[in-house]
Amino acid sequence: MTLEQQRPEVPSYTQPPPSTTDLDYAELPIIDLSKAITPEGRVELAKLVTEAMTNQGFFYVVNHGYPPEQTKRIFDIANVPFEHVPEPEKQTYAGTMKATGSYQGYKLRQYWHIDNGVRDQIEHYNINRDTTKRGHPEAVRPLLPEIEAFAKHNHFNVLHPILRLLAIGLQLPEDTFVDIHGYKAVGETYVRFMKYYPRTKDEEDKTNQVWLKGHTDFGTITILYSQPVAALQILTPEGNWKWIRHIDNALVINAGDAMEFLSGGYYRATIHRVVQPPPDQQAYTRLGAFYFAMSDDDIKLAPLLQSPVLQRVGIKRRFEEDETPTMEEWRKGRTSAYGQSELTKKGQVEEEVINGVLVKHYN
Ligand SMILES: O=C(O)CCC(=O)C(=O)O
Ligand SMILES: [Fe+2]
Repeated sequence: MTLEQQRPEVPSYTQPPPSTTDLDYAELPIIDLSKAITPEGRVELAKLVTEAMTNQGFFYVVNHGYPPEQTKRIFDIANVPFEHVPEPEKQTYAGTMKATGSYQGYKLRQYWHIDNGVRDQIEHYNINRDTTKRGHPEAVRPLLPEIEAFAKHNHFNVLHPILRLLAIGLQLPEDTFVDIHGYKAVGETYVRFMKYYPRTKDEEDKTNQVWLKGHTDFGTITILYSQPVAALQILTPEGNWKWIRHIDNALVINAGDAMEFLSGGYYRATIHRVVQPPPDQQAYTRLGAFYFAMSDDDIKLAPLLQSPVLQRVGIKRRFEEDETPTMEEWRKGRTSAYGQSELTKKGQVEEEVINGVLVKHYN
């Protein structure tokens, strides 16, 4: 039987209508990933991706091989862990981020401190690409083959092609990054479904409408399935927050810390945050689907000095040579500390030190 024929029934999730508010949107390039199949296409796209990653640090991908019906189906599936699993069962499958430094299972609401005593109203359900690593709620179990197919699509049809473009941009052999992002290798690359719930006026006031503080992602590449509720903003190199516009069936791509470290600061881990949506969307919950990619756990996050581009433009080192963390050390430090540790306030920025590196949280 094909996957199509065995598809279990899942309640349909209806996306809220797009906002008609006039927002200050970021102008981001759109990469037609179908062009990446030819060497000439890759050279053309590598230029665009390099330009995006050295400037705003975000871009869109279209024609990634997932038709709109399948995107619709993945959002139906993404909604299940939040709306179709009873609360007590959610507790049973809560993750142990602080103890293990690993995102697997639920991050339940109110786990993070945002500001002035207000805690978050965000739920995640995180699933390792090896879906057998952990047990799953009953309603999720029949969906695991499709979730695994989703992970594979992201890994081989989106992540690897993008990693090839980023290697070309550094004049490195095309598979330099692909070789350290094995699907079967030991590492934490995972699928995340995420739901944001509207908050009280008091919570909005006390946090300046910030739902998820400004941060960089800690992995190499983040793949976000575009959805219509406007709330995601990026910090531009000029220091302004700009909104991310929804494009049907597009992906929003950005680099995280690990890519910034490997590329000696050439590819930027752009700061982004999530804020209260505009008035016409404030009554809705906001559902997200992501693939968070990391290099294999044993990779040292040191700049790829052999890159002729880096030799030319110079390298920004974040660590002394002997203190460079591996991917595993970095992700565990960032995961266990996030939203839990005491932060030092410095105006709009709060700081903490993880593995000897200053990590900033932006309001
Ligand atoms: O929900 C979003 O649009 C972004 C979420 C995000 O930045 C994250 O989970 O790291
Ligand atoms: Fe993020």
